[in-house]
Amino acid sequence: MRASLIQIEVDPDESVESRRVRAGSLVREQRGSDLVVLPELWPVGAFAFESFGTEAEPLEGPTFEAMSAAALDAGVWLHAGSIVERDPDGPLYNTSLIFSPDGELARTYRKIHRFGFDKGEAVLMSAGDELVTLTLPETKVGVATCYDLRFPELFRALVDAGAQTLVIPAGWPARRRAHWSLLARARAVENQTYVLACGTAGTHAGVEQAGYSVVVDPWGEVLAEAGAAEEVLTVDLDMARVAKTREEFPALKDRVLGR
Ligand SMILES: O=C([O-])CC(=O)C(=O)O
Repeated sequence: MRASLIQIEVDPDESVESRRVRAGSLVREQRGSDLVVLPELWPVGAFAFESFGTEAEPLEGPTFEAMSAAALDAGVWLHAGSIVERDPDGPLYNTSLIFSPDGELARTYRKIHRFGFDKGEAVLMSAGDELVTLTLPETKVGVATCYDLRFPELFRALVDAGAQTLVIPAGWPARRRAHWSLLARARAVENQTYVLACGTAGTHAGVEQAGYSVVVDPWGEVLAEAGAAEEVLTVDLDMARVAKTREEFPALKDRVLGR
């Protein structure tokens, strides 16, 4: 399975509309990949809290339209990262959109763990409460978003639901890049899954983004890692490695708690 992670730059001097067009072109360039991933809140920026209200979109808004068309044109499964979704009843959610190669919406995922403690996303957004997996031709995917990465119980629940590949769009800040890289590998090792973790590049709202998107195999080896700037990572994944790793080193079978 070929996967491409688009570590797009979120530049506050670029309009959201221009970035949407650019993201669409970047997705179309990945024709030949099976799965393409964009990061968290790339239209507006994960730390641009003051724009969340003004840039919020209905689920089937402009980002949905642009990404559905791009998935169809490229003929790829597209995890289009997340948008600020305005629910018809009013609340905002950090909602991921996943499209099939025919441009149809296959899944949505509302971020469960909201970042910011007593400010930012934690107060502006509502929390999702649903685990999301998706069966692709080659693998079963479990999804999570950014701060979710710090909560191993979510990933264990996704693995119990059959996930073999964890896809994690993020807008992780550079200040905590060491945590990002460590946690992405930890999630792969402890769950014996592939991890595709796709962050943003650039600086917005005064927050430098980490970049360093990474693809980790089920043994915890880093297969590909981006730098800090905008970049597309393309990796070929041998999906048999998940079952093989779990057979050869069956630690998941030795769980005592939480089964
Ligand atoms: O922004 C987020 O969701 C995550 C984040 O900064 C962190 O966990 O350090």
